[in-house]
Amino acid sequence: MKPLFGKVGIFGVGLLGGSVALGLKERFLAEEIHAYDQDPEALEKALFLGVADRVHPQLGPWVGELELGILAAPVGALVDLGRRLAPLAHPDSLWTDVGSVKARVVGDLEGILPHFLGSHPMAGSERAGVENAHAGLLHNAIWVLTPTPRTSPKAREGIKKLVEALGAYPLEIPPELHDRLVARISHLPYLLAVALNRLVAHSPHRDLLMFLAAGGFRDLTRVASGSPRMSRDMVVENREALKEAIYELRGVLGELEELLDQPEALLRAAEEAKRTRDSLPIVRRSLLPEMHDLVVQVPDRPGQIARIATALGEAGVNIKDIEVLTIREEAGAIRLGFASREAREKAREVLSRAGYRVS
Ligand SMILES: NC(=O)C1=CN([C@@H]2O[C@H](COP(=O)(O)OP(=O)(O)OC[C@H]3O[C@@H](n4cnc5c(N)ncnc54)[C@H](O)[C@@H]3O)[C@@H](O)[C@H]2O)C=CC1
Ligand SMILES: O=C(O)C(=O)Cc1ccc(O)cc1
Repeated sequence: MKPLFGKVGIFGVGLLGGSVALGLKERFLAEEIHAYDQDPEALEKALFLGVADRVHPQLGPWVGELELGILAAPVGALVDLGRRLAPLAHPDSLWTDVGSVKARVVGDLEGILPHFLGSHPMAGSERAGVENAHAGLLHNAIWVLTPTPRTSPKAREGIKKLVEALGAYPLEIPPELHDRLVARISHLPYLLAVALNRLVAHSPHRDLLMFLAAGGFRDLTRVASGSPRMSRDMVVENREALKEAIYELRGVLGELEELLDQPEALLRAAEEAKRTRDSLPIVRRSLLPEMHDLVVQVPDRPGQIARIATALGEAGVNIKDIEVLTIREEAGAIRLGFASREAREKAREVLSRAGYRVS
C-alpha cells in the first residue's frame, strides 16, 4: 500500500522533530524521511538512529521534492527557517511547525509557505535532542492546530490527517487564544520551575537544600531540565501573555500569603487545588491494546521490583507492561499493566497479601 505521504522533510531534528519522524516510520506514513539541522551532530545521530533516511547540512533543491515539511527548530528560529524554505518549496506541498508559541509564526509563515497550518503537540519531555526522541511521545497527545481565516483548506485537511495518522488528537484553537492558554498551562509552570531552582541556587544553604529535595521539589521542577534554548525561546516569544499570567499569579500568591493566617480558608483553597489536580484527565501515552493498570507503592530498597515480579510470576500472573512513575504523588511507585481485568484483580490480591499498597 502507498504511504500517506511521499517525501517528508523534518527541519530541526531534535526531540520533537525526531519523535515525529519515528512516528511516521513506525506507521509507514512516509516514502522517505529527509532531515535538515544546523547542527551536523544532530544529523549524524538522526542517521545512525534510523530517524531519517537522508540528511542534509544545507537547504537546497531537495526541498522542492517534499510533499510535506515539518519545522521543529526552537521557536525563535522558525520564521527565518520558513523564509529560507519558501522559495525552495513545491507549490503544492504541505507545511506545518510544532513550535510552542503560534501567533507570530503563523502570521509570518502562512503567507509564504505554500499550504501552511501552524500546530503544537501538547506532549514533550524534559529531555532534549534526537537521542531522546520516540514515537510514543505523540501517541494519544492533544495536538493543537491553529487555523486562521487565511489557512488553505488543503493544509487544514492534510495536517489533520497527519496528526490523526500519528495517533494524536487534533484540536483547533485560533493562534492568539492558544498563546494565552499555554502561557498559563505550560509556560508559567516552566518559569516557576526556573524560579524554584533559582531560589535554591542562590541560597547560602544551597548544598544542604539540594540534599533535602524530595519528590515534591523534583516533580514541580522537572521541566527545568529541558533544553534551555528551546524553553528560553518559548517564554520570550510568548512574553506578553506570560506577563499577564505572572501578574495573575502574583495576585494568587498574595491571597495565599494572607490565608496563612486563616487556616480554615486555606484548607478550602487546598481542597479546591486537590480537586482540580485530581481531575486532570489521564493521558495514555500509547496505542497498545487496552491495559488494566495497578499502581504499586514500592519501598526504596534493593530487590523490590524482583520481589514483586516473583510474587506475581509464582501466582501465574503475567505482567504486560511496567513503568517507573517519575511523576508521582508519593515516593517510589511503579505502574504494572495487565492484559485483563481478572489478571489485574489477581495481582492486586497477591501484592496486597505480600504487604504492598496497591491502587
Ligand atoms: N520539548 C518539548 O517538550 C516540546 C517542544 N515543542 C517545540 O518543538 C520545537 C523543537 O523543540 P525540541 O525538539 O524540544 O528541541 P531540541 O533542542 O530537542 O531540538 C531542536 C533542534 O533544532 C535544531 N535547530 C536549532 N536551530 C535551528 C535552525 N535555525 N535550523 C534548523 N535546525 C535548528 C537544533 O540543532 C536541534 O537539533 C520547538 O519549537 C519547541 O517549542 C513543542 C512541544 C513540546
Ligand atoms: O515535559 C512536559 O511535561 C512538558 O510539558 C513539556 C512541554 C514543553 C513544551 C511544550 O510546548 C509542550 C510540552
